[in-house]
Amino acid sequence: MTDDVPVLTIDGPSGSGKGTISRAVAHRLGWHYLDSGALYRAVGVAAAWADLDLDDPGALVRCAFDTEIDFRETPDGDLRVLVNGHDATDELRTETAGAAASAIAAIPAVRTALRDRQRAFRRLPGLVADGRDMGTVIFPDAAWKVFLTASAEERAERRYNQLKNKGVSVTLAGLLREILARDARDASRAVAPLRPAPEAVCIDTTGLGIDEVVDSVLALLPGRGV
Ligand SMILES: Nc1ncnc2c1ncn2[C@@H]1O[C@H](COP(=O)(O)OP(=O)(O)O)[C@@H](O)[C@H]1O
Ligand SMILES: Nc1ccn([C@H]2C[C@H](O)[C@@H](COP(=O)(O)OP(=O)(O)O)O2)c(=O)n1
Repeated sequence: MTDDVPVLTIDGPSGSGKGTISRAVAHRLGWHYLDSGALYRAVGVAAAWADLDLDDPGALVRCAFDTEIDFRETPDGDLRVLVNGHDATDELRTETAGAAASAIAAIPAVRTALRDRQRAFRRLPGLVADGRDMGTVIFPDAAWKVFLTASAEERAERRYNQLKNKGVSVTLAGLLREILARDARDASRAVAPLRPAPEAVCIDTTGLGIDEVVDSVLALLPGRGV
């Protein structure tokens, strides 16, 4: 029974540190990791490759069902994402892909199409799942739920540094606008809106270092991750 598999969910807005913290905690626990956003981004990239109209929900739902999405960890620990057999990792991480994912993610049938793929990550010995609705919709019975936040300014600065380190040309002001727009869309949509589960532990990571946040999350799971 997958219900016996322990789950830690880490939800939050863009740039709050979900991916970084989730991967570090999963590594410390020896658990599997689900980057649910990568699934939505992969559908966005596949839709772009197929030149689909983002205003055509039917085509996007079919794309969500049909797109092959595979995750591969390289020997040096890098997480690569293959879309229909092609390595799309770098394209997936752009703000363009993030914006497309956010738009596509507002379509209820797309969320339904991706639901079982996300739940299939729930395998022993355990799962750390990051996203927007891990604790509210995908794994509502998760034993531990965390919701990360940070100021929009700090999140934009983090994303700015992240993308600059990858050689992506962006402006801090433009990123702040994009993050605020994505926050608003993700939190205001009718289906699975970005919000903490009632029982989630909310951590404002503004001014906190990565290790501090990782330790705070691990402290919620006594006796594990040591
Ligand atoms: N607490 C933190 N302090 C400083 N930088 C952080 C912190 N958490 C994450 N980062 C950095 O910010 C960037 C975005 O983090 P990421 O995990 O991708 O956020 P999210 O998955 O919520 O969008 C990454 O470069 C990451 O290393
Ligand atoms: N569980 C999820 C994960 C992502 N999404 C949507 C909404 C997000 O803006 C996009 C991209 O998510 P992703 O977590 O990859 O984006 P960030 O890393 O937080 O910038 O996908 C979602 O609706 N539900």
